[in-house]
Amino acid sequence: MDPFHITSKKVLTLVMVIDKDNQKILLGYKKRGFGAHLWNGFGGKVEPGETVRQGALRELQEEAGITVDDHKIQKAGLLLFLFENDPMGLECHVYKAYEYHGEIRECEEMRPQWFDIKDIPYEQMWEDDKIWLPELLKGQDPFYGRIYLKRKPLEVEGEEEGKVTVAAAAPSSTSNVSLTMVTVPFTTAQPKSGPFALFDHRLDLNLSKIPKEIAFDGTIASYED
Ligand SMILES: Nc1ncnc2c1[nH]c(=O)n2[C@H]1C[C@H](O)[C@@H](COP(=O)(O)OP(=O)(O)OP(=O)(O)O)O1
Repeated sequence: MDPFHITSKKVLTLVMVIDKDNQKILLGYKKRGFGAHLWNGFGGKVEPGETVRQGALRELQEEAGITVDDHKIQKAGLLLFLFENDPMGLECHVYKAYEYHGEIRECEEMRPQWFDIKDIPYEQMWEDDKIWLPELLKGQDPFYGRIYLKRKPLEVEGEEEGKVTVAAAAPSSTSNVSLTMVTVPFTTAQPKSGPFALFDHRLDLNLSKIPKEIAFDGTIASYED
């Protein structure tokens, strides 16, 4: 059985706000929940009754305090995140925006900050970001990526003589990761750099149409009109 086979998926959004004139990108430091302690674009789950685009605009407003005109937010691509031995995939719709309204502000979930495009903190981001984000920034969209992730079993949280206190990740990748604190011998410790490691990927660039939906077998099921 393929350990990356999925039978269901959740729909997510991710918005990258780019200041072309100053060659900067707005990222948010995730303070809690799934992907905590990583920098990322702004986004989240699409709620019942809203379109994916509406969900993207709402999450951007909630997490960074800013709005983008509907016709100024552009779909850049689609990413399918697949987790080993987890039948639920994450279908992530990636958008880019070059203009916005309002004042950027922090919220209880995200702390926004501008970064020079040449200094993007990839070492503190989801490992797959360094695969597709440079292509988005180079204008190689629309893209479709399949990202295969493996769980890192342990995260180092603290240290005491010969032992470390670690957080063991909960068994499902689809809910917010809950962490159980346990103390284990030092030798079993693993670096604290996020609960998942990149295992493999496939990225298709410069597609002639924008992918809209992914089938469970990983093929593009439909394209945007
Ligand atoms: N692997 C990877 N690379 C880059 N970006 C992401 C991933 N996995 C992800 O989930 N993401 C992105 C997609 C979304 O923008 C967020 C996750 O959304 P989440 O915070 O779980 O959704 P919310 O609806 O905001 O969550 P709660 O409000 O329920 O906490 O990360």
